[in-house]
Amino acid sequence: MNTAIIDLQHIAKQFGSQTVLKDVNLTVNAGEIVGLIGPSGAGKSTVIKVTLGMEVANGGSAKVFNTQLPDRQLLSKIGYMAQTDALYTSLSGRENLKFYGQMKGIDKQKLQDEILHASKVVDLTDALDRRVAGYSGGMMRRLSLAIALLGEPDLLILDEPTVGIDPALRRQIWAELARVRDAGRSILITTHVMDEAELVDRVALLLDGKVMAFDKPSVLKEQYHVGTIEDVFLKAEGAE
Ligand SMILES: Nc1ncnc2c1ncn2[C@@H]1O[C@H](COP(=O)(O)OP(=O)(O)OP(=O)(O)O)[C@@H](O)[C@H]1O
Repeated sequence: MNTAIIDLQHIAKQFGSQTVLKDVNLTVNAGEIVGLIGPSGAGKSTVIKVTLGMEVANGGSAKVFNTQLPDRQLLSKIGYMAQTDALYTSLSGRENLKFYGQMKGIDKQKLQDEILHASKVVDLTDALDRRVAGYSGGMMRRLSLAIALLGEPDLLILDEPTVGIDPALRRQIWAELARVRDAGRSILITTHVMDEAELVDRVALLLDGKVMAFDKPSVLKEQYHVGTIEDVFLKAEGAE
């Protein structure tokens, strides 16, 4: 039996008079990478915020680690990377990593090892002692991702983690995500890069406030009689 680490059932969310999510069903199992794709404004970040308990749904049930949301204690078990970076720009990259690592309660020696590992994954080792104020946008994204990886959380929630990141490094980051998955941990990731949607275990297509399709990339391509997830996306969007 699969263990649902994230379990969203019939989630509805309105902002004032605007209905963003109508009926969202989404699960992420242990040892699985789930990709969430959809047009800009479809509500992907809103799904993520509901999953983190940062937004409260107007209807339906949202559970993470079998606990009904919102639940503040759950946040410490989740590595979250938001679309906007929450970094201390007057500090160095290393100081940011130290600060967030300590907040996560990682012990000193382990934290040093983890900082080395995470900064290697995102290729920031040489820039670690520079002030973040002098980083490029892509470097800031990479630092945010390194922070999310700290503490080996059982669940990673990544909102567009590879925006502004070069293809070679993107590949390296995906190799790390695959390692995390193979260690039995779970990942929910949003992306605009359709090539990346080919790399996940299951992909959920968010359209018109609902998850319109949710399956392995290979199964979706077969269902829609197309060769790429990008074409699945275009066909589903066109049919709406
Ligand atoms: N706190 C909020 N208050 C009011 N409206 C909001 C709020 N958060 C999101 N929205 C609206 O909800 C809709 C969905 O936004 P969301 O950021 O979830 O979409 P998205 O799919 O992540 O978009 P993108 O791909 O462009 O990042 C948008 O119309 C947005 O303006």
